[in-house]
Amino acid sequence: MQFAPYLSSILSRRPARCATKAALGRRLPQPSSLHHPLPVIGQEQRRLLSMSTNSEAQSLLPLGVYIHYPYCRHRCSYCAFNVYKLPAEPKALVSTEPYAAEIKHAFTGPPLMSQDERGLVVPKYKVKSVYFGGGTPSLAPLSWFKDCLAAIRSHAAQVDEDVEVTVEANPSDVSKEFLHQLRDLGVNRLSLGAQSLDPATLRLFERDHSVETATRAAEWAKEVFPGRVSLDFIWGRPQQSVNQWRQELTQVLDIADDHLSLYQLTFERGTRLFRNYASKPADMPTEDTLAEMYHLTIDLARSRGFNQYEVSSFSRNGAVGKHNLAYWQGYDYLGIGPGAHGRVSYLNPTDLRVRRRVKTVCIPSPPTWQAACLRDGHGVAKHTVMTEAESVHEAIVFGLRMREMGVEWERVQEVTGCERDVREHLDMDQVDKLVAGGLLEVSDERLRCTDKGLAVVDAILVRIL
Ligand SMILES: C[S@@+](CC[C@H](N)C(=O)[O-])C[C@H]1O[C@@H](n2cnc3c(N)ncnc32)[C@H](O)[C@@H]1O
Ligand SMILES: C[S@@+](CC[C@H](N)C(=O)[O-])C[C@H]1O[C@@H](n2cnc3c(N)ncnc32)[C@H](O)[C@@H]1O
Ligand code: SF4
Repeated sequence: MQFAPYLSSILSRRPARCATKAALGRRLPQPSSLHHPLPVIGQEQRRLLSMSTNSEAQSLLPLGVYIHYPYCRHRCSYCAFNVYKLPAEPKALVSTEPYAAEIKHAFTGPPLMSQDERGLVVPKYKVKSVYFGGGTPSLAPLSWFKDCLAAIRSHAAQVDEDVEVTVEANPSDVSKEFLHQLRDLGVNRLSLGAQSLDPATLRLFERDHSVETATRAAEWAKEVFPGRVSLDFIWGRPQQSVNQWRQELTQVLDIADDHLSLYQLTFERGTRLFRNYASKPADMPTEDTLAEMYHLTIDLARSRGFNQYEVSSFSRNGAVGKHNLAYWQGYDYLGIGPGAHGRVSYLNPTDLRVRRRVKTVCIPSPPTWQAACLRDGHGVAKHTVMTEAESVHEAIVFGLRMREMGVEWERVQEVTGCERDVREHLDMDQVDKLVAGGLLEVSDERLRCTDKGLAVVDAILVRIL
């Protein structure tokens, strides 16, 4: 299948995959020079800001909290996440103490700042979402979820009354009793890693569950968290045909609740799948086959009421994942646990409108991270103050993944604290060309990809940043 053939030599046709991992791992190019006359925007926002007092500006910032559980029973053949084989005695290794210490430190500071930024303060936050991800958090003891949530409640300035609390679960850990126990602790959303409904693919992926186990787990999850269950699937595996994916996706849609994450397989270097197939290019789906699968995914999901709100994320009945959405909109999130990353803002106490965005990355090794938390109160290995250009670029990388919302100029201004018009950080000549080519849409409110553009979003970003 061909689309945008006149651009195909310039733009890679591979759709972007498993959301933030790809986006965060990349070094963003520096902004190109400004070629575009700037429309006058942001005046209303500036007027409001100049009227607002410090106490108004101090109102609570929205926040997501990501908590990483680093163990799995077995590493799946495709997975390159920061995970380790489950030790014989898991309970001994996942004590809540280091997690509670790191949560406390993140909320109450002091900020992890170099000499230049001393004097900045940690904002007051309202927690909008908590995400227990991994690894396989469904292997953790119930007390771990309970104590992490208690630590958030006791140290955050406020927890939203509609807070979304998600747990990632592996189908083989799911029982009705476990789901009820999670719900009783305040969990209200479940993300189930089903991955495939084809037995041979589950074997290829080295999953430890069958199709039946995944289907049953999805049924139980829908009973306990109606309308709040997300299922993860991966397409684009070796030797998969478009027809096979059509059949499988039809079954997926039959068992789905209201949220699906449909990821194109990323061949991660260092994984067994990569090693096994690196020398067999003939077994890999071609770019055209992948493009066809991508469009089939959108069309079939749409025919069953699902809206593609992000490259790999589909929802119906308003079941958008708040936590994921907050990353893409550029809001702050804490990264708690081994290898977790976060984005936080530090504020100037004499002018709370001024903020610096900071990247944090925790120590990946669980025992080293744990020892650091117990010693220093946190296991952050690296914290980097982002330049204005970096934070605007990142907000655009994330924002463009959202089909309808796209990059909202004012929101980017708000979350990055950018003092100039954010469009000054983009090559607007390139934007105009891509608009003319039917890949982007631009208005005074936003920049967004068309359907055609979303399929090549990574290549568009290289052109406009
Ligand atoms: C890190 S896993 C955690 C979920 C849970 N451990 C499980 O596997 O059921 C989160 C999701 O990332 C996706 N994922 C991981 N590696 C991937 C890859 N190489 N390509 C595409 N998706 C991937 C899978 O769909 C997986 O469910
Ligand atoms: C792989 S996605 C799966 C989303 C899932 N299908 C859902 O809708 O709930 C898991 C979420 O955890 C976040 N995440 C994964 N690893 C992370 C890490 N090391 N640090 C911070 N956030 C992480 C991702 O950005 C994303 O928001
Ligand atoms: S169970 Fe999930 S996190 Fe663990 S290796 Fe498999 S895909 Fe990765």
